[in-house]
Amino acid sequence: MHIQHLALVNFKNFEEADLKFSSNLNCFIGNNGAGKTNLMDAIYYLSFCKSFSSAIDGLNIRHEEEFFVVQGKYQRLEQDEHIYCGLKRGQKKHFKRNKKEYKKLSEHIGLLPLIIITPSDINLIMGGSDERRRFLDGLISQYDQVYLDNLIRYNRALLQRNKLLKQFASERFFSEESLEVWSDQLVHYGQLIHEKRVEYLQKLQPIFQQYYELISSGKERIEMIHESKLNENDLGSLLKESIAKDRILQYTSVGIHKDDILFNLGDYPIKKLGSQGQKKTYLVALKLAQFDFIKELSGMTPILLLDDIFDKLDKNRVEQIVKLVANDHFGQIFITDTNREHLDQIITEIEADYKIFQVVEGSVNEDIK
Ligand SMILES: Nc1ncnc2c1ncn2[C@@H]1O[C@H](COP(=O)(O)OP(=O)(O)OP(=O)(O)O)[C@@H](O)[C@H]1O
Repeated sequence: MHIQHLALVNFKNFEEADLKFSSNLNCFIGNNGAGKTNLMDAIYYLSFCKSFSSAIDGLNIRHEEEFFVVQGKYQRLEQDEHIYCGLKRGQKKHFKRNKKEYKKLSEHIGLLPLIIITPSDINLIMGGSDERRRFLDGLISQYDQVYLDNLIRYNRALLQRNKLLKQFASERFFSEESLEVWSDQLVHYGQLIHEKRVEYLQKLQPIFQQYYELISSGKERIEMIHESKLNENDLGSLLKESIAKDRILQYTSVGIHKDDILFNLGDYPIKKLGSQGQKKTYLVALKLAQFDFIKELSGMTPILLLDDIFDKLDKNRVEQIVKLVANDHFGQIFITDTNREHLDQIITEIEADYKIFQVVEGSVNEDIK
C-alpha cells in the first residue's frame, strides 16, 4: 500500500503543492520551519482524518485563507483509492473515499495504515499515564472494534459512576445499590479490556526488545511493565474495597483507567534516568514494534513517516536505523531532515527507488538528485 500523489491547497504554510512519490523512499529536505513536517502531517491527515500536531482542524488552514484541501491517490490491494479532505472555516470537515462522502470518519480509520515517529512522541515517556494508555488503546482498537466498543462503554459507565459519587456528596446521601449498576458495568467491560491489554503487551514486548537491541547493538536491556491493580485482584473486589475512599474523593479511584506502562531501561525508569538518545531509541523501537503489529493485523505494509528521526542519536544508532528501514520488510517511507547527509547514507544502503524533495518556505521542488 502506498501513496502515489499528494495535492494540497492552503494547507498550513503551503498555498499549493502537487507531489508524485516514490513507492519506496521519499525525503523532504529543508531548513527549520520550511514545511517538511507539514507535508508529513498532510499524509497523516489522509489516514487518520486529523492532524497529528493540532487537535483543532481550523489551525491547518493557511493563515488569511478560508479553506484547505488535501487529496491523495493511493495504490491499495492492487486498486486505486482517491481520498479527499476539505475544510472551510467554521464548517464541518468533508472526507471522501473515491468521491463518496463518509457518514462517520471512524469508517475510514484503518483503511490506509500508517505509523509516524515524531519528536512529540517523547510525551509517551515523559507525559502522564494517560499518554501511555492512549498509545496502547490506539494500538489495539485500530483493528479490534470490540475492544473499542468495550472501552467506550467502560468510559460511559465511569462517567456515570463519578457523577453519582459527586451527587451523593452534594446531597449528603449515599446508596451503595445505585452505585452498583455502574460498578457492575465497570467490572464487566474492565475485565475484558484488562485481558486484551495483557495479551497485546505480551505480544508487543519481544518485538520491541528485538528492535531496541538492533538499534543499540544489543548494549541495553529494556522492559515494559503493565502496572494494573487488576493484575492481582478482580475489579469487583477492588471497587468494593475502595467505596469509602471513592466517597471521599468523589470519583472512582480503581479500574483500568488507572493503568500505566512502566518503561524501564535496565532496572530503572527511562523517564528519570535515560539519556535523550536512549529515550529516542526507546521510542523508535516501540513505534517499529507497532509497525510490525499493524502490518500483521491489517495484512498491509503501513506507510512509515520518520520526522526528525536522527536528531539526538549517535552515528552507530543512525546507521542501525538506516539499515533497518532499508530492509524489504518496510514499504513506503518518508523522511525529513535538514541536510542530505543521512539521506546519502541511506541511498548507498538500498537499491530501491527514491525521490528527494527540497522544501523551501511553503514550496517544494521535486527530485534534485
Ligand atoms: N495554518 C498555517 N498557515 C501558515 N503557516 C503555517 C500554518 N501552520 C503552520 N505554519 C507554519 O509552518 C512552519 C512550520 O513548518 P514545519 O513544522 O513543517 O517545519 P519543518 O520544515 O518541519 O521545520 P523543522 O526542521 O524545524 O522541524 C512555521 O513557519 C509555521 O508558522
